[in-house]
Amino acid sequence: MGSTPPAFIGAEEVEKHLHRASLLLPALEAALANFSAGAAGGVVQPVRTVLPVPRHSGYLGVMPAYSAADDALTTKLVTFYEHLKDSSVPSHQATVLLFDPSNGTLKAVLDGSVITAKRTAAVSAIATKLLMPPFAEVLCILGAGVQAYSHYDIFTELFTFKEVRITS
Ligand SMILES: NC(=O)C1=CN([C@@H]2O[C@H](COP(=O)(O)OP(=O)(O)OC[C@H]3O[C@@H](n4cnc5c(N)ncnc54)[C@H](OP(=O)(O)O)[C@@H]3O)[C@@H](O)[C@H]2O)C=CC1
Ligand SMILES: O=C(O)C1=NCCCC1
Repeated sequence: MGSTPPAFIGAEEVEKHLHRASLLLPALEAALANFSAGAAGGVVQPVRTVLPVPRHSGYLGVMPAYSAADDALTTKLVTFYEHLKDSSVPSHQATVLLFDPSNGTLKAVLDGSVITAKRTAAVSAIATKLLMPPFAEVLCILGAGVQAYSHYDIFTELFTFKEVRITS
Protein backbone atom coordinates (compact mmCIF):
# COMPACT_ATOMS: atom_id res chain seq x y z
CA MET A 1 0.00 0.00 0.00
CA GLY A 2 1.92 3.05 -1.26
CA SER A 3 0.99 6.50 -0.03
CA THR A 4 -0.32 9.02 -2.54
CA PRO A 5 2.50 11.24 -3.80
CA PRO A 6 2.04 14.99 -3.30
CA ALA A 7 0.41 16.95 -6.10
CA PHE A 8 2.74 19.24 -8.03
CA ILE A 9 1.19 22.56 -8.98
CA GLY A 10 3.46 24.50 -11.32
CA ALA A 11 3.67 28.20 -12.13
CA GLU A 12 1.31 28.00 -15.11
CA GLU A 13 -1.44 26.38 -13.07
CA VAL A 14 -1.03 28.84 -10.20
CA GLU A 15 -1.18 31.68 -12.74
CA LYS A 16 -4.36 30.20 -14.22
CA HIS A 17 -6.07 30.20 -10.81
CA LEU A 18 -4.95 33.78 -10.14
CA HIS A 19 -5.60 35.16 -13.61
CA ARG A 20 -6.84 38.41 -12.07
CA ALA A 21 -4.51 39.70 -9.37
CA SER A 22 -7.43 40.98 -7.28
CA LEU A 23 -8.76 37.41 -6.81
CA LEU A 24 -6.31 37.15 -3.92
CA LEU A 25 -7.73 40.10 -2.02
CA PRO A 26 -10.52 38.44 0.02
CA ALA A 27 -8.26 35.62 1.25
CA LEU A 28 -5.45 38.02 2.09
CA GLU A 29 -7.71 40.48 3.88
CA ALA A 30 -9.08 37.61 5.98
CA ALA A 31 -5.57 36.29 6.68
CA LEU A 32 -4.31 39.74 7.71
CA ALA A 33 -7.31 40.24 10.00
CA ASN A 34 -6.78 36.81 11.59
CA PHE A 35 -3.08 37.49 12.07
CA SER A 36 -3.80 40.90 13.61
CA ALA A 37 -6.34 39.38 16.02
CA GLY A 38 -3.52 37.57 17.83
CA ALA A 39 -4.30 34.25 19.51
CA ALA A 40 -8.03 34.61 18.75
CA GLY A 41 -7.26 34.74 15.03
CA GLY A 42 -5.66 31.29 15.14
CA VAL A 43 -2.64 32.16 13.00
CA VAL A 44 0.71 30.77 14.10
CA GLN A 45 3.42 32.37 12.01
CA PRO A 46 6.89 32.65 13.53
CA VAL A 47 9.27 35.24 12.17
CA ARG A 48 10.87 34.06 8.94
CA THR A 49 14.18 32.23 9.39
CA VAL A 50 16.79 33.56 6.97
CA LEU A 51 19.90 31.52 6.29
CA PRO A 52 22.68 33.49 4.58
CA VAL A 53 24.75 31.83 1.84
CA PRO A 54 27.56 34.44 1.75
CA ARG A 55 29.79 32.46 -0.59
CA HIS A 56 27.17 32.91 -3.30
CA SER A 57 25.65 36.22 -2.17
CA GLY A 58 22.32 34.63 -1.44
CA TYR A 59 19.78 33.76 1.24
CA LEU A 60 17.33 30.97 1.96
CA GLY A 61 14.18 32.02 3.81
CA VAL A 62 11.89 29.53 5.56
CA MET A 63 8.36 30.76 6.29
CA PRO A 64 6.09 28.26 8.09
CA ALA A 65 2.51 29.09 9.07
CA TYR A 66 -0.65 27.45 10.40
CA SER A 67 -4.11 28.98 10.10
CA ALA A 68 -6.79 27.49 12.36
CA ALA A 69 -9.56 29.24 10.40
CA ASP A 70 -8.46 27.46 7.22
CA ASP A 71 -6.96 24.43 8.99
CA ALA A 72 -4.01 24.97 6.66
CA LEU A 73 -0.42 24.00 7.45
CA THR A 74 2.18 25.26 5.05
CA THR A 75 5.64 26.63 4.59
CA LYS A 76 7.16 28.77 1.89
CA LEU A 77 10.81 28.28 1.01
CA VAL A 78 12.29 31.26 -0.77
CA THR A 79 15.77 31.93 -2.08
CA PHE A 80 16.92 35.40 -2.97
CA TYR A 81 20.25 36.09 -4.61
CA GLU A 82 22.16 39.11 -5.78
CA HIS A 83 20.92 39.60 -9.31
CA LEU A 84 23.53 39.34 -12.04
CA LYS A 85 22.93 41.53 -15.10
CA ASP A 86 21.44 39.52 -17.99
CA SER A 87 21.01 36.40 -15.84
CA SER A 88 18.11 34.21 -16.88
CA VAL A 89 17.71 33.06 -13.25
CA PRO A 90 15.22 35.20 -11.31
CA SER A 91 16.62 36.92 -8.21
CA HIS A 92 13.81 35.43 -6.09
CA GLN A 93 12.59 31.82 -6.38
CA ALA A 94 10.04 30.19 -4.12
CA THR A 95 8.27 26.93 -3.43
CA VAL A 96 5.26 26.38 -1.16
CA LEU A 97 4.74 23.08 0.64
CA LEU A 98 1.22 22.22 1.83
CA PHE A 99 0.74 19.58 4.54
CA ASP A 100 -2.24 17.64 5.84
CA PRO A 101 -2.50 19.31 9.27
CA SER A 102 -4.09 16.23 10.83
CA ASN A 103 -1.10 13.95 10.30
CA GLY A 104 1.74 16.00 8.74
CA THR A 105 1.66 14.30 5.35
CA LEU A 106 2.95 16.41 2.48
CA LYS A 107 -0.04 16.99 0.17
CA ALA A 108 1.20 19.43 -2.42
CA VAL A 109 4.27 21.20 -3.75
CA LEU A 110 3.36 24.50 -5.39
CA ASP A 111 5.39 26.92 -7.40
CA GLY A 112 5.83 29.85 -5.02
CA SER A 113 7.28 32.43 -7.36
CA VAL A 114 3.96 33.47 -8.92
CA ILE A 115 2.38 33.38 -5.45
CA THR A 116 5.17 35.60 -4.07
CA ALA A 117 4.85 38.10 -6.91
CA LYS A 118 1.06 38.35 -6.66
CA ARG A 119 0.72 38.11 -2.88
CA THR A 120 3.26 40.84 -2.19
CA ALA A 121 1.61 43.21 -4.65
CA ALA A 122 -1.86 42.38 -3.34
CA VAL A 123 -0.82 43.22 0.23
CA SER A 124 0.60 46.54 -1.00
CA ALA A 125 -2.72 47.17 -2.73
CA ILE A 126 -4.66 46.45 0.48
CA ALA A 127 -2.50 48.97 2.38
CA THR A 128 -2.90 51.46 -0.46
CA LYS A 129 -6.68 51.05 -0.48
CA LEU A 130 -6.70 52.12 3.18
CA LEU A 131 -4.04 54.83 3.05
CA MET A 132 -4.05 56.41 -0.41
CA PRO A 133 -5.19 60.05 -0.41
CA PRO A 134 -8.18 60.55 -2.72
CA PHE A 135 -6.28 63.07 -4.88
CA ALA A 136 -3.40 60.67 -5.73
CA GLU A 137 -3.14 60.35 -9.49
CA VAL A 138 0.43 59.22 -10.24
CA LEU A 139 1.65 55.67 -9.56
CA CYS A 140 5.42 55.53 -8.99
CA ILE A 141 7.28 52.22 -9.06
CA LEU A 142 10.95 51.86 -8.07
CA GLY A 143 12.58 49.00 -9.98
CA ALA A 144 11.32 47.25 -13.10
CA GLY A 145 11.55 43.59 -12.12
CA VAL A 146 9.04 40.93 -11.08
CA GLN A 147 7.47 42.96 -8.30
CA ALA A 148 7.19 46.03 -10.51
CA TYR A 149 5.07 44.05 -12.98
CA SER A 150 2.86 42.47 -10.32
CA HIS A 151 2.36 45.82 -8.56
CA TYR A 152 1.54 47.50 -11.88
CA ASP A 153 -1.02 44.76 -12.64
CA ILE A 154 -2.99 44.99 -9.42
CA PHE A 155 -2.67 48.75 -8.92
CA THR A 156 -3.99 49.50 -12.40
CA GLU A 157 -6.76 46.93 -11.92
CA LEU A 158 -7.94 48.47 -8.63
CA PHE A 159 -7.18 52.17 -8.95
CA THR A 160 -7.24 54.84 -11.63
CA PHE A 161 -4.08 56.82 -12.30
CA LYS A 162 -3.41 59.60 -14.79
CA GLU A 163 0.20 58.54 -15.09
CA VAL A 164 2.56 55.71 -14.15
CA ARG A 165 6.25 56.46 -13.58
CA ILE A 166 8.76 53.62 -13.35
CA THR A 167 12.41 54.13 -12.47
CA SER A 168 15.07 51.43 -12.52
N1 LIG B 1 8.03 41.63 1.22
C1 LIG B 1 7.90 40.61 0.41
O1 LIG B 1 7.09 39.72 0.62
C2 LIG B 1 8.74 40.54 -0.81
C3 LIG B 1 9.68 41.53 -1.06
N2 LIG B 1 10.42 41.46 -2.18
C4 LIG B 1 11.42 42.53 -2.41
O2 LIG B 1 10.97 43.39 -3.47
C5 LIG B 1 12.10 43.88 -4.19
C6 LIG B 1 11.93 43.62 -5.68
O3 LIG B 1 11.88 42.21 -5.91
P1 LIG B 1 11.78 41.63 -7.38
O4 LIG B 1 10.96 42.53 -8.24
O5 LIG B 1 11.40 40.19 -7.28
O6 LIG B 1 13.30 41.72 -7.84
P2 LIG B 1 13.88 41.77 -9.32
O7 LIG B 1 15.30 41.33 -9.21
O8 LIG B 1 12.98 41.06 -10.27
O9 LIG B 1 13.82 43.32 -9.71
C7 LIG B 1 14.53 44.30 -9.01
C8 LIG B 1 14.48 45.56 -9.86
O10 LIG B 1 14.99 46.66 -9.10
C9 LIG B 1 15.94 47.37 -9.91
N3 LIG B 1 16.89 48.06 -9.03
C10 LIG B 1 17.92 47.55 -8.36
N4 LIG B 1 18.53 48.51 -7.66
C11 LIG B 1 17.84 49.65 -7.89
C12 LIG B 1 17.99 50.99 -7.46
N5 LIG B 1 18.98 51.34 -6.64
N6 LIG B 1 17.09 51.91 -7.90
C13 LIG B 1 16.08 51.56 -8.72
N7 LIG B 1 15.90 50.29 -9.18
C14 LIG B 1 16.78 49.36 -8.77
C15 LIG B 1 16.56 46.29 -10.77
O11 LIG B 1 17.19 46.85 -11.92
P3 LIG B 1 18.41 46.05 -12.59
O12 LIG B 1 17.87 44.73 -13.04
O13 LIG B 1 18.80 46.95 -13.69
O14 LIG B 1 19.44 45.92 -11.50
C16 LIG B 1 15.32 45.48 -11.14
O15 LIG B 1 14.60 46.08 -12.18
C17 LIG B 1 13.32 43.21 -3.58
O16 LIG B 1 13.88 44.08 -2.63
C18 LIG B 1 12.73 41.98 -2.92
O17 LIG B 1 13.56 41.45 -1.90
C19 LIG B 1 10.25 40.49 -3.12
C20 LIG B 1 9.34 39.47 -2.90
C21 LIG B 1 8.53 39.42 -1.72
O1 LIG C 1 8.39 37.24 1.71
C1 LIG C 1 9.14 36.96 0.78
O2 LIG C 1 8.85 36.11 -0.05
C2 LIG C 1 10.38 37.69 0.64
N1 LIG C 1 10.56 38.72 1.39
C3 LIG C 1 11.68 39.60 1.33
C4 LIG C 1 12.82 39.09 0.60
C5 LIG C 1 12.56 38.10 -0.39
C6 LIG C 1 11.35 37.27 -0.34
